[in-house]
Amino acid sequence: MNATSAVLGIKKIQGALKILAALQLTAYLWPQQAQVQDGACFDYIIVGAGSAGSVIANRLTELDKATVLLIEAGGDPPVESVIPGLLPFLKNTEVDWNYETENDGYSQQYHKNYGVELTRGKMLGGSSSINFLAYTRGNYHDFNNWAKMTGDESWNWENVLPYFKKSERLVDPVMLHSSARSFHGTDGYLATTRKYNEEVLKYFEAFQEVGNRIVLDTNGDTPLGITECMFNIDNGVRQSTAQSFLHPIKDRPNLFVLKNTLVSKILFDEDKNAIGVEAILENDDVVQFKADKEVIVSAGAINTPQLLMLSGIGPKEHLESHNIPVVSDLPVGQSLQDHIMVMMAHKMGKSPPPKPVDYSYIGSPLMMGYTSLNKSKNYPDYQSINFIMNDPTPMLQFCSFYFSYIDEICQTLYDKSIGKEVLFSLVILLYPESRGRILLRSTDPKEKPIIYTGYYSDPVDLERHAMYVEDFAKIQHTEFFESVNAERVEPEVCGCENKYSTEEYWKCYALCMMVSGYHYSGSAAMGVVVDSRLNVFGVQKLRVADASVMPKITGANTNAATIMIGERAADIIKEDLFLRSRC
Ligand SMILES: Cc1cc2nc3c(=O)[nH]c(=O)nc-3n(C[C@H](O)[C@H](O)[C@H](O)COP(=O)(O)OP(=O)(O)OC[C@H]3O[C@@H](n4cnc5c(N)ncnc54)[C@H](O)[C@@H]3O)c2cc1C
Repeated sequence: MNATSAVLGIKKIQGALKILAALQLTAYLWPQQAQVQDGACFDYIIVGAGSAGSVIANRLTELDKATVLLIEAGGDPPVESVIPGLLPFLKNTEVDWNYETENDGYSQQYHKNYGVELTRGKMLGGSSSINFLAYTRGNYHDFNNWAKMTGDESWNWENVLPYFKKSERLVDPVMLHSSARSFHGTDGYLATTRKYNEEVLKYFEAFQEVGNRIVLDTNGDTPLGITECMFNIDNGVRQSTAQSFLHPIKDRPNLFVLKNTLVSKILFDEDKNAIGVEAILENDDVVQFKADKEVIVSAGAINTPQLLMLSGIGPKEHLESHNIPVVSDLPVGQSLQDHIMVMMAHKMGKSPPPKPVDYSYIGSPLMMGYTSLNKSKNYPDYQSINFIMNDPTPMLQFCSFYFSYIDEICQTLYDKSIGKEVLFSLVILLYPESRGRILLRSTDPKEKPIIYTGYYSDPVDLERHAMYVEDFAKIQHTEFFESVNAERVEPEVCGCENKYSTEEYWKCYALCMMVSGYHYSGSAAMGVVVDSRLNVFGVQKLRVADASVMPKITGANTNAATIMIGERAADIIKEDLFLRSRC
């Protein structure tokens, strides 16, 4: 197989799935389109039904006297979102915002078009409907740091843990009967589970040999070690926030969900109170809706800054360059963060006989590792996501289609691994110092913003990442790897080969094989753009609640922490409502 035909194969299946979409097989799962008039008034308007927005809509409609309008730019999740094993087919479709980063002339040079394709969900559930389903929270250090950065202890680990538990419904029987149980919730909306795979055991031994502990759960008090990943899957169904938080309440009479509607501006009165939003309906009609109490922006770390800036909240000079009247001069979009991943492949022993694909899961067994180079430190420096692929075809598809590396890289990795089992790994820099930026391309709300990722713009990031990749590569010298003559597969086109095994080599390798971790965050951070109760500085009755408010990216995938932010936001809003009522 070659890289071009691997991509074409995926596109053909996407074509077939598009035809299937006309049958609207999943429509019964989702809230129906609200029938609302231009000018209608609600207590709360939430912009974006993603990981955070869907949670907030659920929790605010628990107040049966409050009316909530939830506005989502996309529509219903299709069947390939609902069935976990079909996730590769979601990219580059109409449920993906299809963002691309700018060419910075330095990173991303081994990607088609010299930029990373930043996949993001545009449908109910947002990116939780398109993501890789891993349930990982981050560790005590992350949230204690948030508390320090915001000066608000309510964001420390001890105080956010109850919110992680509140959202969760753990269904895995092994964990339910283990000491890890006390760190998990069992009566929340979001199902979490895991699948136990025999194949991982020999790899676990290898990870242990290079200094990692084998642990049951990294989401509680043991943030380091290698584990079988937890997933947001229940009975073969993706637990997006659309599935877990909107589906069960889809008929609540005080919930109004407007789909395929793009919010284009937040409206303010002369005292800078947010009083509603302007939105563009599917038929291009422009309408306005009023919010009696608050507007909550949960449009994600790329669209939230875009919408704030279109509404006059952002860096003064940038807004003025687009003739946008300034409502509040704030560094919106200026400290975008993301995890950077470096891809690595090891070819192992002979391919085992092919197995039928289990679409109720994510395809291949997955081991998640959290490692610290400093063994006295109890939180990780890097994460590794490791898939056991029983032949190299899925690696070719991921490499060429999903991560869009240039064909020469993917083809080399594939050709060298034919006939072999592959350990396909992503080594992740968890705490980048580099920052990116989101800027308006124009004042047209439908035009994609400019995204500078800033990857490796702080040289310390490349130095650290190179060390972590080198540390990870030690696995090749373990007993199991040597017993099957395992070899790391060299992509050969990065120009690093003549520096083999030096510090320079690993920097060169990381720069060549890097890709986005899809964990954009921090673009409207607490302490900078919003206060620790998520109110936007300089205006009233406007909050942001999504991954944008993270003051520092968590040391893990970001979905669970964003859902926690949604849970906290809803409680903060309710507390403020009751305080006001007492006056
Ligand atoms: C490909 C991919 C894989 C990932 N894998 C994992 C993983 O395995 N585990 C994990 O923990 N995390 C993962 N993540 C990250 C995680 O999914 C995100 O951090 C999280 O979903 C972000 O939530 P959010 O609420 O900030 O934004 P989103 O969930 O993206 O929600 C924003 C919503 O707002 C809507 N919207 C935007 N602008 C407007 C507008 N102007 N008007 C109306 N609606 C609007 C969007 O369509 C979207 O539905 C992944 C992300 C991606 C993209």
